[in-house]
Amino acid sequence: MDDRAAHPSTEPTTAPMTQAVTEPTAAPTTHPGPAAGREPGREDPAPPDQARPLGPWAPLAPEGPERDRLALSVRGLVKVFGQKVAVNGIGLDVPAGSFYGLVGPNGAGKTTSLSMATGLLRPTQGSVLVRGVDVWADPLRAKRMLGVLPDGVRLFDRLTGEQLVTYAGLLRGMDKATVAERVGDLMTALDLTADAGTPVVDYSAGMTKKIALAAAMIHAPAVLVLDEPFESVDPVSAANIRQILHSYVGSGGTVIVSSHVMDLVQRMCDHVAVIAGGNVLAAGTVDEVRAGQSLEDRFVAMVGGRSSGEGLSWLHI
Ligand SMILES: Nc1ncnc2c1ncn2[C@@H]1O[C@H](COP(=O)(O)OP(=O)(O)OP(=O)(O)O)[C@@H](O)[C@H]1O
Repeated sequence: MDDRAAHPSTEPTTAPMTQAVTEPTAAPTTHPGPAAGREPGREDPAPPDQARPLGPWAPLAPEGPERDRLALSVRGLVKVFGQKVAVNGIGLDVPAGSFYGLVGPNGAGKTTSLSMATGLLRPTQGSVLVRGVDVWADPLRAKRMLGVLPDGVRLFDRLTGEQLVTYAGLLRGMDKATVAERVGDLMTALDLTADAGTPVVDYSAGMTKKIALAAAMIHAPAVLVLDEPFESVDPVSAANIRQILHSYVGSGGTVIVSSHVMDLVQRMCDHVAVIAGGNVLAAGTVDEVRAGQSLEDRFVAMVGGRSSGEGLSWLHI
């Protein structure tokens, strides 16, 4: 958990957001936005019709089966840090049972959006429903359905890996026998059995990521929200995690995952949203968003910002 997550109450919640609210699709005032840094002559970045993002004020799906089909529904989500508009009124619907990727350049607002969507960071404005339950009006019910791997995980790292995951299960109100069984299964699946008794503070970055993932999954939540789960994780472990996540989705679970690795998102996810400058530029199935190109090419066309490296001649040896 990062600072923002740990101290949501310290964040300003009353910052003026007139512009973001009334002009939600405009680039935020203090952010370069998606139009900045585009390469001259590159193609029209407009997403195809099917991949056009939801407007922030699109109506929520009506209560009932339509809403039940959504794992996550976000409307008009805004976050302002001082003068900085980090998230500019986004709207997203994540179908239940989907493997949903969230991609965007550094500073796009992915972590901020995911933190607000999971009840870790109080939004300046907007609403979030997890399986129809309002995260900010009924956080306990909503959080029961969520498993979260936050960015920059801060864990009780004096505990051993085994103790940490056990603690996560007991905290969720699970009985000891079930927790013990699941902890064993998770340690095996994530190749952490040999280090089960090692304090987490002595884990490598990848091992820390995996133990945090185990803690997020122990209660078999309906929706898993994972911020950069593959960062620092070795290829074999990453393949194992992908397999675990795929079979979880196959059984009806929903995974929402942020990543910078376009190729991975294209192969792994069935839906994707592209975020830049705090706005959703495109959202839909992966095929809709990539529109016949590779996701990476489509992403670069939409987001821009490629640099030629000119000006670094001093680096040429
Ligand atoms: N606590 C904070 N105070 C001020 N600005 C913040 C804070 N947290 C995030 N920001 C700003 O909000 C914007 C969005 O940040 P965020 O971490 O959500 O981006 P991201 O898409 O997750 O980026 P990355 O891919 O680099 O992890 C950035 O410009 C960042 O500097």
